[in-house]
Amino acid sequence: MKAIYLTGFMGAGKTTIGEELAKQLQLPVIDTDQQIERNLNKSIREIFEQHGEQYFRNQETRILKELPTTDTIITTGGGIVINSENRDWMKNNGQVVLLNADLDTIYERVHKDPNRPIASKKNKAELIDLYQSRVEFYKDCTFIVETAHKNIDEIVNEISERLK
Ligand SMILES: Nc1ncnc2c1ncn2[C@@H]1O[C@H](COP(=O)(O)OP(=O)(O)OP(=O)(O)O)[C@@H](O)[C@H]1O
Ligand SMILES: O=C(O)C1=C[C@@H](O)[C@@H](O)[C@H](O)C1
Ligand SMILES: [Mg+2]
Repeated sequence: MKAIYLTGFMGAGKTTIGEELAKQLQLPVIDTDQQIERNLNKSIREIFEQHGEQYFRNQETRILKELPTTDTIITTGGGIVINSENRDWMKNNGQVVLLNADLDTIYERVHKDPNRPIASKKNKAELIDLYQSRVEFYKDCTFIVETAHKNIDEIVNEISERLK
């Protein structure tokens, strides 16, 4: 089976859902943010503070291309879709599942988390602007699953039913 890439805005639930989907499908799961943190032995917040966003984005693309492209679930960072090279890689190597949630839900899930440097510096209006600037890129996917007001099991079941 080709890789399953979970994409979506910060807080859509990619990491959380990916872990449960991996259990249900009995596949390994790799999270690009966690992989970058492990490689550099630094938190996302430290990477942004010490090296800046562009350095993080370069790492993100490098990691994406190093990861297996079969029989693996890959949960991505919320900004991975900004780069067309990343979008093309995911489309060419797997199924891209967009996790989507309304922005009130997203804001409640992420605004207090210091390890999302992009979200923690923004108020709700700014977060909405960022979402709008990316929304076209997120839509470039195999299918979309809503994650707001649903529990994890419901979401995981829906994804596994829709995977080809
Ligand atoms: N279906 C859900 N219902 C309620 N809370 C959820 C749900 N899915 C995720 N959460 C919570 O929302 C927060 C964000 O989830 P998660 O870290 O999985 O998002 P993410 O999409 O991986 O974000 P990022 O792009 O920043 O990595 C976590 O606190 C998680 O427990
Ligand atoms: O949406 C984003 O730009 C980000 C999302 C997170 O997953 C991390 O990759 C990082 O905090 C940046
Ligand atoms: Mg995540």
